[in-house]
Amino acid sequence: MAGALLDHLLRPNLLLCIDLILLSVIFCPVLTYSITDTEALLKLKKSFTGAEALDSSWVPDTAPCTGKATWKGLVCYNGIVTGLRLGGLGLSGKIDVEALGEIKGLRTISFVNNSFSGSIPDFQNMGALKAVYLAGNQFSGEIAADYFENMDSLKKLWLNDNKFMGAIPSSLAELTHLVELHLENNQFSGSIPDFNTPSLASLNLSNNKLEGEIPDGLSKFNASSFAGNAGLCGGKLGKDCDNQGSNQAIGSLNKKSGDDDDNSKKIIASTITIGVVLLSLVIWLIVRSKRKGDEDFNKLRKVTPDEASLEVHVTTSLNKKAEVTTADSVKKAVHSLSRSRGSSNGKGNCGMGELVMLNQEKGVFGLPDLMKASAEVLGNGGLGSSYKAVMVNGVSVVVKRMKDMNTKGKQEFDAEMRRLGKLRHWNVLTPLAYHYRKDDKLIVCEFIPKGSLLYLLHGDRGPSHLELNWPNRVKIVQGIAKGLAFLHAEFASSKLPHGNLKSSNVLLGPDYEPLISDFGFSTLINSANLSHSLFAYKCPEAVQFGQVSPKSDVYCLGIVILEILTGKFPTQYLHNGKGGTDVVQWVASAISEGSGIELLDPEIASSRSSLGEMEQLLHVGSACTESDPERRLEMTEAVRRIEEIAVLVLNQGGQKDDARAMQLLPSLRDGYADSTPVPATQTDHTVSLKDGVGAGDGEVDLAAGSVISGSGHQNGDNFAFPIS
Ligand SMILES: Nc1ncnc2c1ncn2[C@@H]1O[C@H](COP(=O)(O)OP(=O)(O)OP(=O)(O)O)[C@@H](O)[C@H]1O
Repeated sequence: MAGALLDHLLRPNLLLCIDLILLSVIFCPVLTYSITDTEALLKLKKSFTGAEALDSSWVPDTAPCTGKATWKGLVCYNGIVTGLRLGGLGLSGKIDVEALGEIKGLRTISFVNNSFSGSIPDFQNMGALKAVYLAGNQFSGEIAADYFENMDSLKKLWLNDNKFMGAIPSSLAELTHLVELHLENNQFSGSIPDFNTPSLASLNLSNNKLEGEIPDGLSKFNASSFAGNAGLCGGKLGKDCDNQGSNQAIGSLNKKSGDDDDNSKKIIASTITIGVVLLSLVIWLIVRSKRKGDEDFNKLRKVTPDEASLEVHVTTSLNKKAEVTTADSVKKAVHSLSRSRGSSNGKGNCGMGELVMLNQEKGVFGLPDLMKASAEVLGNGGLGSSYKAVMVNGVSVVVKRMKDMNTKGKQEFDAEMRRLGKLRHWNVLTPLAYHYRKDDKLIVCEFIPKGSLLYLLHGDRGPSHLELNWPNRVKIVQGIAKGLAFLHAEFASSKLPHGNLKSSNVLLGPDYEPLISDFGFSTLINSANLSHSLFAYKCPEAVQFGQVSPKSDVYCLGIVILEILTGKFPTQYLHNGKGGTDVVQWVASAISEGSGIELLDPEIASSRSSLGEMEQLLHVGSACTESDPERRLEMTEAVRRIEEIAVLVLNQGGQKDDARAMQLLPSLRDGYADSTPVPATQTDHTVSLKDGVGAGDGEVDLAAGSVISGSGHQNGDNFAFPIS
């Protein structure tokens, strides 16, 4: 009886319990997970500084993964947060790893291109992570040897472009599922651990301080994966480790004793310094004695960028026409040159020693006019040095002293220059004049006040940079492509119709209509210097097999497109490969991951409605930089796809300018070779907000590509040159 009563009393409770259990089984996963993820994400957001971009969608009491209302930067699968893509949002502060750990479905995290700093976050207990992207931040310090011990699932690790130092963690070499590893542009040192990861397909360890032999497990990777580590040998580097005696000795000393290593490094540093000083002295003596032979012209030679820049007055206002003094040595040299040739009538005499006018649209002038001009150094590129000269009549020109241009006699040179001088296209900067002498050639072009795309993208971020909005960037890409396609049509039989397309050779008219310059020189430059002087020789087929073709120009176009879209300085512009961003690999990888949008320059990515077109253009840039020229886009196809995007952007951006549309339509209808004669210039010399752009002096040698940061000058204004 008591048992039955008890049974009676308990049964409803039991049923209630069962009901509760069932209810919790049915509902709890939904409630618990979504609430937990919501809370965890909000907690995470709280740890960031500058997370305003998330405010509108990361809203408390809403579920993070709900179709169109999914929170910004989340990747969801079946209502579960599986990925965080918080790249390029200007975030800094802390990453609350505890909060991250509460998001149980999380497999991929990306914080690329933000401003996080400090040591690597403690992700090591998040064993389920498959991909970690921290590239392009300010993370620093060493990573513990056992950091990756519990991260067995890790397939992709991108830590590049940070400030990590110390040894590459040995536990990394034990990750059996690793497919992509990017550690480039850090300060990792010591030897590379013995990798035992057959799955590894993409590796970049370049530009660190690694030394010793490349382990067998990594010997399949090309030299570029290890470039910029002076102490490495073996593998495909072509540097025999047996000849690395001293380096290896230093390497082993390194391991044995930190103090000894420091001393060795100091000794080497001192030896190198003394060597460099002695070498400079010898070079200086040789150059000096060589110069004695020709007092007339060689005064021009004396004007090294450094020397001349000392003569330039520094002004601080960007909006005022900068004040320049005459670079006396330029003047004197031109003067003595014209006098010695006895042809100084100043009106375009075509005789030896004079300027030969190719194109009279900016008027006719001669060496005496240049002699009277005030001058300043603009920069020193792979082809030579450039000077800006403002003539008395107010016309500003750029005089380029070409180096290594001795392949042709005067007549052939003249024929080539006249071919270039005949070109007329909105997007092509036709040379105005040239001067020929056996060992020296000058090429004169119109000066374009707004300066180069290189400066606008990566320079002082002044008012013109702000105008680099999405429609203007599309306009620039479109103009470059049209100008390039025009050259391809005009010089259809040439191997390299342009040959040197890069952002410093894209000048911008007042309305951001681009003008491409420094083209058609491939047959004029000494063959031994081609690969050093022309950017087209940076394409993979030239680097590997010394082969170039019009497709090499397409590769250069692709680099410029990716540079414009990401706002990053391409590592390809640098000769030593140090610094910058390998935009080609970076973008290709992101596209394969479906995360290309994350790489967009945040300054344009905020135009949310245009993300689709931006992504399309990113694909075009990537297809142009395809390493196999056979699979790379044809010039015609590249232009067609760019034009399609440009039309969409024009319609979207409300720039329904009829004239502009007319400019687009014929090329869409008639194919890319738009050779309609147009005025050679769109530049008004009387409006000079921003004269001259230079990257020549200071540490920056962008064309020569040897240094990645430093200072240059802009019409006498010193500017810092941050490589973004
Ligand atoms: N016509 C021009 N108007 C305004 N700025 C110019 C002009 N030509 C060159 N510049 C700027 O002067 C600087 C030096 O140019 P220069 O052509 O000598 O070197 P580069 O473009 O860096 O390399 P390369 O020698 O390979 O062309 C660059 O910043 C360039 O953009």
